[in-house]
Amino acid sequence: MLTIKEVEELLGELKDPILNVPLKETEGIKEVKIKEEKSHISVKIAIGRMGGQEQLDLQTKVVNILKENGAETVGIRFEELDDDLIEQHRGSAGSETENNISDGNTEFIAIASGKGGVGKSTVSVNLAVSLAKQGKKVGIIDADIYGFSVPDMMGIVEKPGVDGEKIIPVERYGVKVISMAFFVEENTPVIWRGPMLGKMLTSFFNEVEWGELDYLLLDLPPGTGDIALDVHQMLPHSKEIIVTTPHPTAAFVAARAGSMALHTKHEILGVIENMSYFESENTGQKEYIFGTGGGEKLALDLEVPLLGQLPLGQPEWDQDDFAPSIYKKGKISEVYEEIAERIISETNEK
Ligand SMILES: Nc1ncnc2c1ncn2[C@@H]1O[C@H](COP(=O)(O)OP(=O)(O)OP(=O)(O)O)[C@@H](O)[C@H]1O
Repeated sequence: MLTIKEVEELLGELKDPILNVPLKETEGIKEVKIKEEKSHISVKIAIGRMGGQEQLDLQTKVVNILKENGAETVGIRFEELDDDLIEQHRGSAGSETENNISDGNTEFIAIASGKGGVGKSTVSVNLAVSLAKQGKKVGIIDADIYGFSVPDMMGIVEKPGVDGEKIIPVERYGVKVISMAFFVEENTPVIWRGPMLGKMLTSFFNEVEWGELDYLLLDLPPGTGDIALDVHQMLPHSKEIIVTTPHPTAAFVAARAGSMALHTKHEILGVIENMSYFESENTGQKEYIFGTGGGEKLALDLEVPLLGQLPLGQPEWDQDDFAPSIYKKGKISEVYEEIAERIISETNEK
């Protein structure tokens, strides 16, 4: 029969399914009890997050290992690791992911919103293009797994290439793009859940040949529901930008996205207010169609800067270079460039 130390050693090699770090490093094996006469071993294991297929898979592995080594019956209890341990090891799992992306200097920036339709995807793609215009190496992951729109917004019609085991992202306006849209047939709805979602995101990080990147932007699912929370938790350590419209109620809802970012230990870089006003081309007069003050209030509440206010307006694109949501000239593209400059200086300072 195994000793307590042997059980700890055997199980210590298994990886925490959320943090991807061996249990011996996360101090995840909390307790081992052995009843010699009944060949029974019971263990208490702490992992990054409870529930889901990942926990069931780990449970099966633990039972199999212990039974292969002489236990007749096995008891397992799970609990969640302490926040500070999760934080500590999320960092190391994150750097493992980053290594697959570049030399480890990539800044991850997730773009979130409290609800749909506020322009989160529009802001993500335009910020990516503006950062690339400033000479940065930029990638974007359309992590809005169920409502992907990035390729369409950027006018991408081709699919990514494949090189051996690696996926080559599509490049447009100097930005490397990967999206769920590339992997589903003809805009069909995606009904993948929990574990599949995780596998998809992980492969977006690990199986894509990103090369060297300064910034990897992630267009998150809107809102603060389960899917958004799942994606937040699966992300490597990233900074976050919250997009809102100027109406105080929209900002109130967006504050929840801010709380979610903080809850998942993502530092908030700032707030972007979209659809802030309409400016008449004829008179130059500004009309605050959706109210005022939302972005400012949200930034104050979250104690972060208001990175910029984007007016209403459609991009002017030409038929030869179709990209329905990319602002290439005019007032809005200027605001995007200012925000990109600001992001570069904020992220360089830290
Ligand atoms: N500043 C703007 N002026 C005019 N239209 C805008 C502006 N920003 C975004 N839009 C339009 O608003 C609609 C919603 O934008 P977008 O899809 O980017 O929002 P979203 O927050 O990502 O939504 P969801 O997450 O629900 O997909 C789009 O039709 C987009 O073209």
